[in-house]
Amino acid sequence: MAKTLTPDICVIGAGSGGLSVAAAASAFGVSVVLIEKGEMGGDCLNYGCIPSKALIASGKQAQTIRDASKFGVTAGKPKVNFKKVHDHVHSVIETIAPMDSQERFEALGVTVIREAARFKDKKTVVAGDTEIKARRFVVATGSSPFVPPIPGIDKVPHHTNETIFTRTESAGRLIVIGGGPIGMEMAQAHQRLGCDVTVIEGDRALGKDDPELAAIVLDKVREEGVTILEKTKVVKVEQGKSGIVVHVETADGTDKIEGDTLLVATGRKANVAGLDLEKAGIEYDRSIKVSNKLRTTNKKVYAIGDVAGGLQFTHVAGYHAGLVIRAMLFRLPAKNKTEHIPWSTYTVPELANVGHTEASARKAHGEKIQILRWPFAENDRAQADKKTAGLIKMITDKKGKILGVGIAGESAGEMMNMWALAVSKGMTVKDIAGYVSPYPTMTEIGKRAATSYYTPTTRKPLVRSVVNFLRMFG
Ligand SMILES: Cc1cc2nc3c(=O)[nH]c(=O)nc-3n(C[C@H](O)[C@H](O)[C@H](O)COP(=O)(O)OP(=O)(O)OC[C@H]3O[C@@H](n4cnc5c(N)ncnc54)[C@H](O)[C@@H]3O)c2cc1C
Ligand SMILES: NC(=O)c1ccc[n+]([C@@H]2O[C@H](COP(=O)([O-])OP(=O)(O)OC[C@H]3O[C@@H](n4cnc5c(N)ncnc54)[C@H](O)[C@@H]3O)[C@@H](O)[C@H]2O)c1
Repeated sequence: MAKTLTPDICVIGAGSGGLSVAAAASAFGVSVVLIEKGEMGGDCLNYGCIPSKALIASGKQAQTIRDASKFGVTAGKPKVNFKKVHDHVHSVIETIAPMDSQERFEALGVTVIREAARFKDKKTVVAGDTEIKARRFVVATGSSPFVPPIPGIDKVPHHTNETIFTRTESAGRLIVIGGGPIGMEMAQAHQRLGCDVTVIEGDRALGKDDPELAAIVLDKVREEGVTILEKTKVVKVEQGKSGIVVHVETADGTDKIEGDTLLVATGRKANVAGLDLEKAGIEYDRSIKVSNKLRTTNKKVYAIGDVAGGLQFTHVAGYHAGLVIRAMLFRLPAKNKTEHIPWSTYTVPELANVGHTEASARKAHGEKIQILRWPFAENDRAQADKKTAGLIKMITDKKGKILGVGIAGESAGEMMNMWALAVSKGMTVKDIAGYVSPYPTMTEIGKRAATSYYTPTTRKPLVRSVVNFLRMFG
């Protein structure tokens, strides 16, 4: 006999977006049902951000040992124990997991149901033997790896982000198909951990970022030994006698790449299957169609995070959660914007961006923009730490309003916090030039870029004659 629950809010998916909605709504004393069919914490905790960053951290340790002699310290060749790397990655997940756990959410007053959810009609969701009729529903079901229909792929063992972190042995000769953030982060981390990595990218690696900045990262990753093949089409995959063989096609002809392990990182597909969205009148194509208020075509239902398409990041899912909470609980206007959303890819050096890139600014503002650059090599701290491969690129309008900032370089993701604030608050180069930055820090690089806006002013004859005139007064 099906039981019926009538909470104020029903959230489908206990990942980055769904958990944020459930936690915030319950904090305001609102009744919430949260439905999760897999692991609490979703992709980010279990198969995404957290394990990838933990693996990257292991890679960094190995690279620090390799680079130590440049600093007068000799440490020998790093020895990597993959089982222990695996254990480190999973201990990080386990340490964070209680924050996302069923127990924590139940303690917050949320009713958690561990089943697959589907819509029965426009007002009802079914999960196991429970029917949920809520005032509002939030679909936060995330996305899954998209594996393209490459001939032979179904007959060859391959990893995606859902399985790569289960490995307890070296991937050996690792072939990565796809040179986006997942592909490049994983390629470099594995190379640093002693694997021999080849990335096959159909178009341009790190293609969503400014090419001038992406090139700095790609050069560094190549320098560490990763082979990156761009504009290369995968034609076929097969199991050869001594490994997996990937047949490729480039402008110069065909080639074969042999490896021991294959990772497919060719983008994502929204998790809409099995939700019976049609029964609820919710339209979707590659993702759920949402208005700029994140409302679906069913007014009772919102969609947030990866399943709503657009930028696919944990902080975006969290931002979406805040917007729908405003709308559902306070009926306040909540418009989904993207101009102020930063992102960072955690290769070394990192690659981060907020607001316009040069290309998008030219499209939107034509020639009425200014590009300010400052290289990491001209920063004292970057020299001391030997982290000189990097560049900040700031895009302003003619009056100095900051339209966007891109950084390739050490800790670009951390630095991006300040620029995300600057862009979201509509700051100008004057605001940045006017604050005092502690010396020696790499963040000073941004201040130098902003100050360079005034360089042409220092050369103006009128300004120089005013300075000369004022000198006469002692
Ligand atoms: C390898 C990798 C690295 C990443 N690194 C970063 C990073 O460094 N920084 C960053 O910001 N982002 C990163 N991301 C992206 C980030 O993980 C996602 O953008 C984020 O998890 C999206 O949150 P979400 O709530 O939309 O979906 P998810 O976190 O995936 O949660 C969706 C949940 O819904 C559940 N679900 C699905 N269907 C149903 C159903 N029918 N019934 C019940 N439950 C259901 C799923 O099981 C899942 O738990 C990374 C992603 C990957 C794959
Ligand atoms: N640091 C971070 O914030 C971070 C890290 C990893 C992932 N993510 C999120 O996860 C999303 C998914 O990452 P992703 O790297 O899988 O996707 P992506 O779409 O960003 O990149 C996929 C790449 O694969 C290439 N590709 C597609 N089909 C191919 C084929 N048949 N052969 C060769 N190349 C092919 C594409 O040209 C593209 O460059 C990202 O867009 C991002 O939002 C974020």
